[in-house]
Amino acid sequence: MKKRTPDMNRDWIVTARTLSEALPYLQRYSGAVVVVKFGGNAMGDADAMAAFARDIVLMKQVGMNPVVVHGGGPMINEMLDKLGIKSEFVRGKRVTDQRTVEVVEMVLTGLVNKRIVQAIMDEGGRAVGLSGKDDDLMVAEVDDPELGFVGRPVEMNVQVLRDLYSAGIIPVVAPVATGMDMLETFNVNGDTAAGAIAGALKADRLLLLTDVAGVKDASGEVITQITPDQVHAMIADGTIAGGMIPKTETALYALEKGVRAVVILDGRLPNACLLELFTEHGAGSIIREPRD
Ligand SMILES: Nc1ncnc2c1ncn2[C@@H]1O[C@H](COP(=O)(O)OP(=O)(O)O)[C@@H](O)[C@H]1O
Ligand SMILES: CC(=O)N[C@@H](CCC(=O)OP(=O)(O)O)C(=O)O
Repeated sequence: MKKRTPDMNRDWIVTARTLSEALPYLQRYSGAVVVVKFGGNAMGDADAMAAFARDIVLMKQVGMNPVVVHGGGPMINEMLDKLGIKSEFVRGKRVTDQRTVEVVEMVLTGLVNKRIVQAIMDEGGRAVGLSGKDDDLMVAEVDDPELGFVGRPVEMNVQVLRDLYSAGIIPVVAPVATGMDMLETFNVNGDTAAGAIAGALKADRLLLLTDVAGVKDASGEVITQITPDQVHAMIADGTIAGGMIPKTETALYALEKGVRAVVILDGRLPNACLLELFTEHGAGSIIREPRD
């Protein structure tokens, strides 16, 4: 029930203006395919999950086609700890043996994926969870033998995602892939999976939600606009390190595949996706080719 009071409260005037100012963005993104990578560190508590889900449902409601690809590194760590399995990362990717890949698949597809699907449904959206193994969505090869069962996507079959979003359903993808022989299971970094999916869909936007405000320079300041050449230089000189390496490498890959722009932004910020897509301000770091 709406509250109707004779005196107009200024907050509502601001809300109405914000909606009105969103019109050009709503028009620009109508029908747009937006791949959103939701990192484990960005998931935070139940409130953060609900806020994320609400943004995604709103995007769908206004005519966009969001595709969610998630991570879950901290949740995998917790389960590996409980099972007494040691784990380490090399250049931002988890060294994955046979036991570890089983835990990774269980946590990502069984726990994290279903939590996100539920959160979207709780906000009134329709969501279906799947992994890269479903309908051969993502077929991978060994990325680097030193990392074990870590996959590099080599073949993407994204028709299932088009079928889902065309039917009004939000796909939620866990970054687990099948091998070329259809026997092996590969652990794929969530950012890498999101980039491969965005590239294969030629998405209009790839949003990588993480736990920092964006890509930072050597003095710790967030750079709001970056070109691929700058990213290469920052990886080479070590300014971009750890988990930011697969993230920025993913951005470069997605741009090469025809994604128009990639944004790395703070998923803990309330309404991070809406801020980026529907306001003049934007959020985080946008990576794209320089404009003339
Ligand atoms: N230049 C940089 N700018 C921002 N973050 C960086 C940079 N270099 C390294 N990082 C690290 O990368 C992390 C993000 O990667 P990661 O922890 O894998 O995120 P997620 O779990 O969201 O995928 C940041 O928390 C930060 O510690
Ligand atoms: C190969 C590799 O590193 N896979 C990741 C998959 C999950 C992930 O990417 O989670 P975040 O997005 O939360 O970091 C892992 O095992 O942690």
